[in-house]
Amino acid sequence: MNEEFRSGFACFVGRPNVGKSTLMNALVGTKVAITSSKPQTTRRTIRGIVHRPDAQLVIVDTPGLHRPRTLLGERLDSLVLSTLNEVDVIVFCVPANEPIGKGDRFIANKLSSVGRTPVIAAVTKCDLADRERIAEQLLAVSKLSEFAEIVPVSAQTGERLDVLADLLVARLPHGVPLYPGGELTDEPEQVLVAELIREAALEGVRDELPHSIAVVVEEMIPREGRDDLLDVYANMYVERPSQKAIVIGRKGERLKEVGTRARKQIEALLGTHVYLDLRLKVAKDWQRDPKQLRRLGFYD
Ligand SMILES: Nc1nc2c(ncn2[C@@H]2O[C@H](COP(=O)(O)OP(=O)(O)OP(=O)(O)O)[C@@H](O)[C@H]2O)c(=O)[nH]1
Repeated sequence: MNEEFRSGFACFVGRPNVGKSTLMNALVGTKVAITSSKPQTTRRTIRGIVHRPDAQLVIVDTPGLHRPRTLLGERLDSLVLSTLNEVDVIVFCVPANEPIGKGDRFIANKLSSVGRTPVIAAVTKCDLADRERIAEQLLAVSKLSEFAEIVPVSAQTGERLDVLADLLVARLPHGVPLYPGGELTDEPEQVLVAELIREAALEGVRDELPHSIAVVVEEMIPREGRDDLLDVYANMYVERPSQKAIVIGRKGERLKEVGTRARKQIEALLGTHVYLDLRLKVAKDWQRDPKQLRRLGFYD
């Protein structure tokens, strides 16, 4: 693993029309990776992924966050708040060309109660304002709340998007790419979830089982009658019984830890409670068996 690599999640907030979508898309750039994920199964959609040699930034959408009525209502939905708590960094967007209003103030206040997640303020649409106006806006934003950084950008011209990306990446934890393959497939969530489980299983035993663990998520379905719980059924494969023993650990404790760790990560990714049904199986020498490789999702 590259020790310097960072990966994690960002969420963009701001009142309607401030340029959030345009900014997210511009950051994701040509590798736009809007998922075809099924909204009924998850609370959170992946908006796009910023791929860099040193980092992978997953931009997530939070349902409800973009609905002005929810956001500007009496209170922020607790789900939205908990989601904001789970991401690694929040981007608060304010346009350069409009005075700061009640809506901006409301959101800034809410964000200051979010807790530990750092908030970076982006002054958007800077191509629509002159230098003096931008300077005034930066000052006004700095008085709104305590932000980790404030950066003027233009999604239109691309100005300082690299600076914003660097600032966001700097707030991500060290880790492997959350989405290893680059582009998203038609089942991005399943693949991503499998990768999170694999990572959790490898932790601590990477040297012993470097490439011997494969994970396939068979099914992700919402629990009947509950809209806040997702059942995830996954199989984890090792190549030999001796490896199975390593993964299980003493009295099954390792496997239990792996399940807990993976579940937390999946919950953070999907924004919903998760019940993880994880089965450990031996697929004899799967790395050398083309049929098994295909079954495990490795295509030629
Ligand atoms: N000139 C200029 N226009 C921009 C820029 N970014 C966004 N816009 C325009 O501003 C309008 C709103 O942009 P969106 O990205 O849809 O804003 P949003 O915050 O996602 O809006 P909601 O989805 O309503 O929350 C669109 O007409 C964009 O074309 C920019 O950097 N420069």
